[in-house]
Amino acid sequence: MLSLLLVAGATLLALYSYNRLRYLRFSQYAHIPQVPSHLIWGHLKAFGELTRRGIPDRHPDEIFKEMWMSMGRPPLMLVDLRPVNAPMVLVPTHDIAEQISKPTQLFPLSTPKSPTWTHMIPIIGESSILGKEGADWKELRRRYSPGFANQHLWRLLPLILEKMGPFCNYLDEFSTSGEEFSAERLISNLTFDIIGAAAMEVDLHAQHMDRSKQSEVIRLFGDLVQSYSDDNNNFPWWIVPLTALKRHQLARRIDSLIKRIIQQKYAEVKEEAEGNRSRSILALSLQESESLTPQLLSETSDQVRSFLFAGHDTNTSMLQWAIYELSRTPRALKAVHSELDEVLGPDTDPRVICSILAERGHDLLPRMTYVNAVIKETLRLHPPAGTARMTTPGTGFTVKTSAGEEYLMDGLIMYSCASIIQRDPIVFGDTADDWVPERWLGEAANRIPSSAWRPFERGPRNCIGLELANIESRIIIAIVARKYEFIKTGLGESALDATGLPTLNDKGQYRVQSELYNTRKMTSKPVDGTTMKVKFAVKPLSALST
Ligand code: HEM
Repeated sequence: MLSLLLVAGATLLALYSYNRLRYLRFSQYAHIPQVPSHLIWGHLKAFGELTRRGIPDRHPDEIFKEMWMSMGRPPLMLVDLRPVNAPMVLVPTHDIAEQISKPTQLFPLSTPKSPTWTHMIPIIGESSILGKEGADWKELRRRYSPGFANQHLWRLLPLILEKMGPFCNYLDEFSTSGEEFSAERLISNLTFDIIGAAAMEVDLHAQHMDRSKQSEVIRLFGDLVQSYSDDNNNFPWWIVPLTALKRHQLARRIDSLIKRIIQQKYAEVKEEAEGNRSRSILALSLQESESLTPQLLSETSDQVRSFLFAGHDTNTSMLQWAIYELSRTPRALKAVHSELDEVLGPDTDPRVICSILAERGHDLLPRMTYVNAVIKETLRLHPPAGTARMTTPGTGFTVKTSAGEEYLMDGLIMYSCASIIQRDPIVFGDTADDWVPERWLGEAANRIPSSAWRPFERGPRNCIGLELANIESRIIIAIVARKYEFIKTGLGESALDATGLPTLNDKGQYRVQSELYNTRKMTSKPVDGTTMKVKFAVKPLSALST
């Protein structure tokens, strides 16, 4: 037993040293000459700070922000995360984030991704579009872009609307029973069903509350993603070997199920030939392929798994926050109601709205400007994801601050931190930390530099699913906002006055007993799964006098 422990200890030590050396081999970094010492959190101090301030409960972004503010808000901050990760530079301003994401002479397809994405390989596969570079990435983007283009997405509208039925049934049940529920679970199941339909035109039965009735893909995917929540810090495999093994096994099973679906869809596409009726993003990408080679099958499975993950996870988080912010901001809820009355008519029955949208969605959804502002503002204040880039030592990649200082970034993870960038008081003024959808309406919106809003990131590597996310979010808000009244419970719950009613603060939002905040479960998400109660809205707010 003792010798076994010794061998295990020696192996871990060797791996630790190897990893440490691997990062130290970023020669320019060894003494960090490119970043002045007053901008650096040395690794012991950085780990101490992250632990002291609340990892794993709180999202690292919040902690990085506090560390960055305690340094006096410098244009860059270096956090040394060796040996668990390479040293990381936090990018807190939109002008530097833009230098990283835009095409340059050195990198015409924008600065390469940092290898940090590889911890997601079990979920999205090695050849995922999220991690590919150069010509390989360009080819994948060319192949899949038509499926995500607006004119194709309108064809998917009926598939999306079909999934709203079970979602509203659950809300009806919870409204009747008064039971508390997790908005994350409900919305995540819905968005999973939607992306399953849009990506592959299959029913994943994600919305069954009884797990045994969900498809196997959903159950395995759920277990796989859960393994990342249990191990919040995304440690390297050599620190969590058993978790890594479990992920590997789950990934293989999901891959083989997805491959089976692709083979079936490929056969269908080829049978339909001329009068093609398949609408999914997958079907569209397969049309041009002469044969489904093992390589194409494997690559396609990786892309489909990437779409399943990226297509449901981030949108779920956004919708949780949007529903919560609306529930505590009567002014905004009233504006949403008025707009929906005007655009969709007075009937709030989800079935009626679905049939109106199925017929005229492409005309009506773009007219929902206030709902769009709600989505934009929610993504500004609570961005679910960001981007991390890295150039190898010797590349000579530099960024310039607004004061004209130039820093060499080679060998460092450049983390574009949307949750800091999008709350910059220089851009968003005194209300930078407040949820104010009106800032995105009319003239006021034109004064915001476009690079200061980047929840989908910018440049060639921006989110391919941006339009799909927008359509989906508008539909969901349009269907639930007038029919139901959501009430947060637990964290973020309203503080009630002596008469039992919520009271407004000076920002026009209900005062709360405690703040709701994000944690990290792969991406940013409300820490409590957004526990809520719901009831049928008694009378549309828009019908009430002010
Ligand atoms: C509110 C919803 C969403 C947000 C905030 C979001 C955000 C992002 C961000 C920040 C990136 C850049 C990641 C990086 O640089 O590493 C990205 C890329 C990507 N997203 Fe989204 N996303 C959303 C919805 C979707 C949807 C619905 C899909 C549909 C499949 C999707 C698929 C992708 C893919 C495939 C990429 C990689 C694109 C490439 O590298 O060419 N996303 N997304």
